[in-house]
Amino acid sequence: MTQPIKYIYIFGVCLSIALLSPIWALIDYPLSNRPNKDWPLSRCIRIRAFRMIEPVIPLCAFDRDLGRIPTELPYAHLLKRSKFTYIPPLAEEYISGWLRNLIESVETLRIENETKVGVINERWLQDYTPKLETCRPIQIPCYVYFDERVSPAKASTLDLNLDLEEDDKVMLQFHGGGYIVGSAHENDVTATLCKDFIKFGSVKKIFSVDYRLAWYAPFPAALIDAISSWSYLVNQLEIKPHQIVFSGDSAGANLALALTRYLIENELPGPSGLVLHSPWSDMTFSRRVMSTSFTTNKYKDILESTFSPYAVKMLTRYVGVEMINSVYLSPMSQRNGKDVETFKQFPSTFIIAGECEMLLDECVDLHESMIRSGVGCRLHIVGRGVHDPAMFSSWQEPERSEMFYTLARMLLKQFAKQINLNSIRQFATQASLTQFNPATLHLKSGQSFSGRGFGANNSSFGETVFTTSVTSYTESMTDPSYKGQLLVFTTPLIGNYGVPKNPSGDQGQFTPEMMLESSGIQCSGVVVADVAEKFSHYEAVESLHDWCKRHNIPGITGVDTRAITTILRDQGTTLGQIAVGETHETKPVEYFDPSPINLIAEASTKSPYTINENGDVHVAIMDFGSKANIIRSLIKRNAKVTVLPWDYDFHSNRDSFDALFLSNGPGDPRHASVAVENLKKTIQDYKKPIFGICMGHQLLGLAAGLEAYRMTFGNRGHNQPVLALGSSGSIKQGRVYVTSQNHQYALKLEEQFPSGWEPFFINCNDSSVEGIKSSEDSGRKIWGVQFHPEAYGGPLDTIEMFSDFVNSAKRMQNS
Ligand SMILES: NC(=O)CC[C@H](N)C(=O)O
Repeated sequence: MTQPIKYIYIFGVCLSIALLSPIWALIDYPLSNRPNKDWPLSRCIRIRAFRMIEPVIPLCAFDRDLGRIPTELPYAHLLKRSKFTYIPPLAEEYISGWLRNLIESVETLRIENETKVGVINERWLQDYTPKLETCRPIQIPCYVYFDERVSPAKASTLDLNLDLEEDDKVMLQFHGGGYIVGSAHENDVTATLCKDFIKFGSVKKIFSVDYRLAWYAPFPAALIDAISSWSYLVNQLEIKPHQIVFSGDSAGANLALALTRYLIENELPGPSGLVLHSPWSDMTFSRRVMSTSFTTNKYKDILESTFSPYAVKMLTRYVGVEMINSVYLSPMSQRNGKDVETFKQFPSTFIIAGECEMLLDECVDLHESMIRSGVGCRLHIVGRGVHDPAMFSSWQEPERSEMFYTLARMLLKQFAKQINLNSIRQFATQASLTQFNPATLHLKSGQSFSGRGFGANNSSFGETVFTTSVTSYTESMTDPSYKGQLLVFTTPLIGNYGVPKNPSGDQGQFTPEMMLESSGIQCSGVVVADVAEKFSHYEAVESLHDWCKRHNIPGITGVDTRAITTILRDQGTTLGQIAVGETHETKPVEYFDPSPINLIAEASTKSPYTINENGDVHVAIMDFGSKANIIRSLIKRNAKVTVLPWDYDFHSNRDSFDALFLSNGPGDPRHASVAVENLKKTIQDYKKPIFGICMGHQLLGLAAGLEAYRMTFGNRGHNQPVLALGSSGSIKQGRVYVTSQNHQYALKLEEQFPSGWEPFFINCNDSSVEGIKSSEDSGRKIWGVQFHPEAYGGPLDTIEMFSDFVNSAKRMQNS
């Protein structure tokens, strides 16, 4: 097609859209005529117009002259949100044997074809005689997107001034466009993804690269450019691989998958995550049959059905059918069968797909295949969304922003723990329950429940208690307050996300690397309706079964936890035994009772130790069996924390500290009379802040002159509502906060509180005391709460109480 005809053609299409729009508006006006009844009329028209304009896009694309020298910035005057740089050609050492052979054979074919009229000239691209058809490594343009608020980009410079800190993350993005259209330049429609996502703040910079499109050079040119980009980030900019996430939309996602595969196959350090927006993963179109999303979403999607086949033809014009079928271009081709290891060793992956797109089934299958390969993979379907929902803008709201938000949150979470997935997978295992022995849960009240044992193959006694928490079995089981208890989960299934690595310091002490609530399992046993045989989570290193076995803790599965809970609610917490082995059906004659034991002394640290030496204020923690997240919550607010044994004489040493914290802990608070006596002296005249949680709150109450009692079945779960009876710091009187709890004892609600004290919170379900505080006129700053503001697991409604405490200590320090 010659130039004038091309422009007449483009003009004709635009004119038709203008003329057709009112007609489309009439057709789509009745809801019943719209491709999707949820769509507003404007969206219907937009999508019709886009489908019509799609074949024209290749004719309008930027003419990207890849031969420019680095000092000339293409379209630099248009750049407002990004900086421009060149990525140097890939070093030979990174080109593996098969890739080198492929490049060679493509080169030979290209030269042979040069004189003939190739496929490239078949359609409207005739006048785009490729200037650079080679697949060999070349220099390519790259645009670096910044968050404007942080660093206004100055396009006129090549100095990137990355300003990256150790923990900052970057994204390497490959734009969409079927390998035949699109550009990384910020004025291109595909660049909306970079411009909008960077605002969510989970990555510091996005590098979007102008890999060679198929009309410049066919496959594997794009893959070579992708490897060059990776090498540029890792070798030239010295960004650590774990700081990098690969991302791509549509064909760009195909490229991101191919690049990741290449790095894995060649044992090169890959990224810490993959983000795939509507990934194109099957160039054989093996799902293009009746009753798949290809047909059901045909008129809802923006993809026009001749676009992709044409793109495949262009991309593979020299490499042939074999390459189209390969796992590099078509990992999800149904012709390749269902290989369980297609994505072995791939990093955590986040897939985004539009509900109304033709590639929906392909994306769903990709997600499934990744899970089968053991990849931590998540699929997010954008409601009412079309293909590549991230690419288009406002008319896809609010679903599009929700998707970006979820994605940013997920990336932040993943980045929080920099883990080497490969090293973790090496010792990841799966529980195999078939070998498990019969086991029985006996209750002292006479009832028995038979099921199968898992974990340690030995029997265990304890107080049988139930928790209503739905998630966080790992955190609950490592909470020292569960010492001496058989923990019944009312949620039907646990174990499904395995158990993470959990490093701890000497003698199991807290270290900032600790993932769970203490160094090991604290409860005496677990009771569950159904323990998961397989687990899947990017941080998991072992199954619940293996973990319990390693810690010598038995579990029982396959019992009716609803019935057990009903019994415990009726008659109260009851002594029990998980019995395994030959005599598991024989009821014990005597039940071991942990309640007379001072479990606090067992759970507490044996000697003082300090964390975060350079913190702003020095907080002493009386350790009655502290959850790790209490210490984390204080360190996060930059407190220096000294953990002290439960019977430490704080009163005599109080001047060394800026504040006193009283931790949670197991068992009956009345065993800790030494601590109560010490506290009585301190609360007399101590003007600095004191904060107690759960056991800490109970001991404060006892020291203040209140009484403690044993509840029928206690409160254990992550959904306990408490009403604030007074205001203090972040807590506002009259508000209800949902809290995490784990306790059997409580303070008695007195008509008259001892002088200088007042109730702070009350439980909305059972009216038990949930908090006390020193009265305003007492001149002291003392708070105690029965619930766990630090959560883990549980809601963070009251987490700011830690800021109140630390800030108050800072103020006292300065006054
Ligand atoms: N979480 C805790 O600190 C529990 C306190 C005490 N052991 C109780 O059961 O009430």
